[in-house]
Amino acid sequence: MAETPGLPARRGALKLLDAVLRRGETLDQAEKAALGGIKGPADRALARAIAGETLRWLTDFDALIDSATKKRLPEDAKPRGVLRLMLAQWLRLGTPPHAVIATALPLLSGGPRRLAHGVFSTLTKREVTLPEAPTLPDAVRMRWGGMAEDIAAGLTDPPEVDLCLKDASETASRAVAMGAGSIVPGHLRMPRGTPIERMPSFEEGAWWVQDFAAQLPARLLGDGGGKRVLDLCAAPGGKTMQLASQGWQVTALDISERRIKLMRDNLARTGLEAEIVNADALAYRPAKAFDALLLDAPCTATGTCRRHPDVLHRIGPRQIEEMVEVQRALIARAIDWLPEGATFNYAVCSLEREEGEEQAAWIDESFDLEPLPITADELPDGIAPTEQGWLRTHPGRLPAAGGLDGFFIARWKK
Ligand SMILES: C[S@@+](CC[C@H](N)C(=O)[O-])C[C@H]1O[C@@H](n2cnc3c(N)ncnc32)[C@H](O)[C@@H]1O
Repeated sequence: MAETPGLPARRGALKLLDAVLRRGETLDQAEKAALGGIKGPADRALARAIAGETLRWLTDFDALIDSATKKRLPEDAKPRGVLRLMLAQWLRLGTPPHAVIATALPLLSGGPRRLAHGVFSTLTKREVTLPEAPTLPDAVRMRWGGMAEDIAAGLTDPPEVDLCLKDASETASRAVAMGAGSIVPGHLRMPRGTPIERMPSFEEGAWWVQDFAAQLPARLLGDGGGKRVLDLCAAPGGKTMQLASQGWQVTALDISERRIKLMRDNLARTGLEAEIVNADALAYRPAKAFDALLLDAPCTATGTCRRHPDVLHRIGPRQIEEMVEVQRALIARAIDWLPEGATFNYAVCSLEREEGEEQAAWIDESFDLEPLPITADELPDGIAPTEQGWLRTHPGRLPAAGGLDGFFIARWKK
C-alpha cells in the first residue's frame, strides 16, 4: 500500500528528535541515519524544519501537552514525541490542523494514536498560541542568567544567512546585486531561506557563509601585511579565509581530516592560500615563529543555538566541564609556542561563562601575558566590549539587524 504523502518527513523528524533528546547527538550527526531513507530534498528540508522548530519551542510545546493531559505523559513516550512535532507544524510552520493530523498521526497506532488525537484536538479547539519568544529550559535559563531573556528573543526564528566577502571593497555592489543587507564592509546578510550554494556567484568564490559574530575573531587581528599567523583549530576554514584575505600568511591546523578536506575545498573555491597542517595541536610543535595565533577553540557551541537548537537540550555541566579542560590544554600549548610580542586571540562560539569569561580570567591569572583590550572603535555600532576589554556577543545583540551568534573573544600580547 502506498504510504501517506508527507509521512516520511514526519518520521524523519521524529527520528532526529529521538537522536538529539535520547542519545544526545547533534542534529547534524543524526541526519544521515534519520533522513537517509527520505528521497526528495524538499521532504528532508521539511523534516529538518519540523525538528528544528520542535527543539526551539520544546518547553512551550510540552507545557501545552501537559495542560491537555490528565496524567503527565513520560518524557520519552512516543505520543509526546509525535504531539511535539504536530504542534511544531501547526503553531510554527503554519500547517492546517487537519493536514497535521493526516500526516503525523499515522506514526502512532491504537491507544497512543487515540490519545495524541484527543490532546491535539483539545489544543486546536482552545486555539492556543505561543509566547512571543521561546521559553528556555530551566537549566539553560539559569546558566545564561542576565542574558537569557534577550537570547530567547533572538531565538524566536531561525537566523538569516551571513556571508563574508573576500574583497570588502565589493560590499556595496554585491549587496545591491544579491539583495543583501550589511552590518559592516565585508559582511552581507541574506534573507532567510536563500538557497546560498545554488547562487551563481557561489562558484566564483567571492564569498563564503559565516555568521557575523564568527567573523569578529579574525577581524580583531586586523591587517596582516604579510606577517605570519597560526590559525589553531582552523577547519573548515572560515577564519583561515578571512585571515588570508586580510593579508596574513596563514598556517591552518586542525585534527579532523574530514574538516580539513572541507577547508581545502573552501580555499580552492575562493582562490585563497594557507599552509594546511592536519595534526593534533596537543602533539604538534611548530617549526617557525608566528606573529599572531588565533585559537578558535572546540567548545559546546551553544552560541549557535539559533541554527542548532539541539544545543538547548544536549549541553549540560558535564559537556561544559569537558570542553573547559580541552580548551585549557590547547591554550597552554599555544601560549608556550608564541614568541615575545606576538598576539594571542582566544575565541569560542559558546554562551557559557566557563568557556568564555572564566577562561579569560584563568588566562590572566595563569600566564605572563599583557591584556590587549578590544576597543569600541573596532566594533560595529550596537556592540561594545566588556569592562575588561573582552567581547561577548549573543543572539539578542543587534536585534534590528537580525541578531548574531554567541561568541566570546579576548586578546593578549605575550
Ligand atoms: C570551532 S571549530 C573551528 C572552526 C574554524 N576555526 C572556522 O572558522 O571555520 C573547532 C575545531 O577544533 C578542531 N580540534 C579539536 N581538537 C583539536 C586538537 N586537539 N588539535 C587540533 N584541532 C582540534 C576540530 O576538529 C574543529 O574543527
